[in-house]
Amino acid sequence: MIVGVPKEIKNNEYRVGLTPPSVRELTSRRHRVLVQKNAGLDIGLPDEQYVAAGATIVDTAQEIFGKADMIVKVKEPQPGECAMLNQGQILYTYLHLAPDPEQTAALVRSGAVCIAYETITGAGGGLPLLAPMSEVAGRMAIQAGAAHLEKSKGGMGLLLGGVPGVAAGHIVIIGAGVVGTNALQMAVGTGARVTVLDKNMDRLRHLDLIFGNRISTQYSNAHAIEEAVLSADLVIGGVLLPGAAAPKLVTRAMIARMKQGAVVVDVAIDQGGCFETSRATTHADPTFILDGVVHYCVANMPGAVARTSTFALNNATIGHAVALAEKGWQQAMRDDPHLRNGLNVCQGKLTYQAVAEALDYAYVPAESMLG
Ligand SMILES: NC(=O)C1=CN([C@@H]2O[C@H](COP(=O)(O)OP(=O)(O)OC[C@H]3O[C@@H](n4cnc5c(N)ncnc54)[C@H](O)[C@@H]3O)[C@@H](O)[C@H]2O)C=CC1
Ligand SMILES: CC(=O)C(=O)O
Ligand SMILES: [Mg+2]
Repeated sequence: MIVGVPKEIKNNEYRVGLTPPSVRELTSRRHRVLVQKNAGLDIGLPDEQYVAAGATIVDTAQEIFGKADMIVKVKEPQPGECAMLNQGQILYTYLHLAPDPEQTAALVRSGAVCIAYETITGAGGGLPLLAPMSEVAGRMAIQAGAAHLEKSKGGMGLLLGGVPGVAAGHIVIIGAGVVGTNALQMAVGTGARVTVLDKNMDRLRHLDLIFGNRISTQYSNAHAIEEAVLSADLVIGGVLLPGAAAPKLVTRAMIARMKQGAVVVDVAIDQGGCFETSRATTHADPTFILDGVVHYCVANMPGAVARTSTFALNNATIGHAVALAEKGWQQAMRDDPHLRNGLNVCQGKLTYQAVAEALDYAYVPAESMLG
């Protein structure tokens, strides 16, 4: 199979779909890998390392999309990339389709086989191709929040941990999954007071066992969210209903009643966001202020620490990439129901139920596409 790795083009996105060690996993099995010139240069992965791993360097994304059987990326394809996809070509990347009708329509039109990292499940449960980026984004969320509480960034001028004689701040984390747990680890380290909310009692029990009375856990409902958010200095949104649009748990009315200069970090923005007031921002212009509350809603947070993120992502993606190259997508998905759960759009059909429901497409089960 010919595998193609274009350079990422989303704002400030320096991650790359395959590292040189991942390329070697494919070339050593006699697959051809085309990597766009300078795809990894900015994170210390120059073309020479790719050539040493057996890749061929090509000048343009057009050439890669024109020749490859499978495109391996990081972020959802941008409109120009969607236009270059071909009938039957495999696209293996993050997609986040439920809040994105334009991208979904473009992928349907392309006739490509579009596999979303974020809905591939794991034998042990969870979402193993989302988890490493959620670890990164969860940890970054506290850093980003702390920085934006500074006056020069629009915040109220608060040091989260306080100092002797001055009270610490209050961090509220909504969603106690991978983002929430990693945010919690960092939040506890700041010395702030920390509250975490989830609907899943097992997650709250688990965190209570680890962090004891250093944190407060709260069952998530509208009342508890409102109470927590109104007393918060920093709120992290890390909820997920896999594949679906994020529920709007923090309403505009709640935001309007928050402290002036408080900060919200909506990590769930890639699924549409869990604050009613959120809209996606970029690393170049990461925040906006609404009702006196600083909103940080960057949809590709791990792109800022792209070297760490690229290696962490490749650890999780390369296994299925090899299976897809070795067996073709149909056989690989017949053999592995977890990979099959990643199939979102296939040759013009919507094959992921939550996306089909969110965007009003007819749902066609992935199984029926496997011949
Ligand atoms: N902005 C960015 O750069 C990045 C965004 N993300 C996004 O962060 C989000 C969270 O991802 P993970 O932590 O990996 O998901 P996860 O599945 O590990 O955790 C989600 C948690 O949300 C909880 N939840 C669902 N409904 C809830 C409700 N009504 N109230 C409170 N909690 C609720 C679930 O019980 C679960 O514990 C996803 O949308 C993911 O795509 C992840 C990485 C990077
Ligand atoms: C998961 C995701 O959206 C990211 O890593 O950018
Ligand atoms: Mg206000």
